[in-house]
Amino acid sequence: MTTIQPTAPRSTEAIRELGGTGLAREIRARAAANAAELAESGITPGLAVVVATDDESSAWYVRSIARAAGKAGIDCRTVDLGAGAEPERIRAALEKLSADKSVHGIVLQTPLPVEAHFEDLASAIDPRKDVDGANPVSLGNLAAGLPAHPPATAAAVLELLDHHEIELAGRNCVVLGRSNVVGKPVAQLLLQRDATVTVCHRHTPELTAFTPDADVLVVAVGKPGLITDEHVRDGSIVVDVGTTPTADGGLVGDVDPSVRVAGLTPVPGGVGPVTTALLLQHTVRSAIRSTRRARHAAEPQLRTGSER
Ligand SMILES: Nc1nc(=O)c2c([nH]1)NC[C@@H]1CN(c3ccc(C(=O)N[C@@H](CCC(=O)O)C(=O)O)cc3)C=[N+]21
Repeated sequence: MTTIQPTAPRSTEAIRELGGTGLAREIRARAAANAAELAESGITPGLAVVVATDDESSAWYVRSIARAAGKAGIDCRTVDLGAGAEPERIRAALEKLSADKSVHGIVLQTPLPVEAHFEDLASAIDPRKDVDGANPVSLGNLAAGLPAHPPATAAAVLELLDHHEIELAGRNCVVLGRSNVVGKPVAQLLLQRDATVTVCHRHTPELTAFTPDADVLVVAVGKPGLITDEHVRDGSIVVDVGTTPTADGGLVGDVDPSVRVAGLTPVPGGVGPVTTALLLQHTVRSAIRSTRRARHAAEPQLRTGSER
């Protein structure tokens, strides 16, 4: 007879790994196909990434965006202003790119220099080019149910849940983190899908008062090992948005990978690759919309009035 040893490492076999690499490949392929169609009419989707940091994980992300964009037929330029860039210079760069017809998507990387304020600067990004949902106008439109690009990371959470056929309507969803780039927009997207949404953050005294009730738990805090078995149920679906670089060059999430749950998104290989792929998709969509607008402006007589 076998004895149960509570301290023994548990098998993770029962956990369904909700991976994102296959989905990311599909999204990239679709973006590349759409970019190829645009190329037939002489348009190359353009993405600009504005950087004002020497943070290593940000640099890795920027390189991976540039690589993936190149493969998808998107013209990606990195505007590196240096870690000491003054807010005025960052704002001027964003304004210039907003006015540049060859640019369809603009991303302002975080972190920023201490004296720079992300939301303030992001308001200089033309909302139509705001492919990472950074302009407060985009978040407002999202909350109001109007068309807007959600931040790529927030959109990636929903894409992953849909891809793995996780039901959301009427379910209890708990979001940990209330940032403008992940927690708040994820909560809005879940509300749009008819979920009951609870948002917890650093002033929530006891996470365990909320998290075990979650059918779907989205963790976007940035603290490795934050979520353990006491926070979850066997039936929970957990989306791990945290990506903290480790000393040995790896990456860890906020969720202890040995938690006993029904489904968990891995780190790496979960939300991250889908985020990058969606940034490309948003850029191609923005390029398609801008060519439509240009066509309508050239042929006003074709306007029906029902088009927006
Ligand atoms: N305005 C802004 N928007 C962002 O979305 C943003 C940002 N600033 N600043 C930096 C962070 C970081 N970030 C990541 C995205 C993908 C992976 C990713 O794909 N990681 C791979 C593996 C990476 C590895 O193995 O080192 C994975 O998770 O499988 C990681 C990190 C987006 N960020």
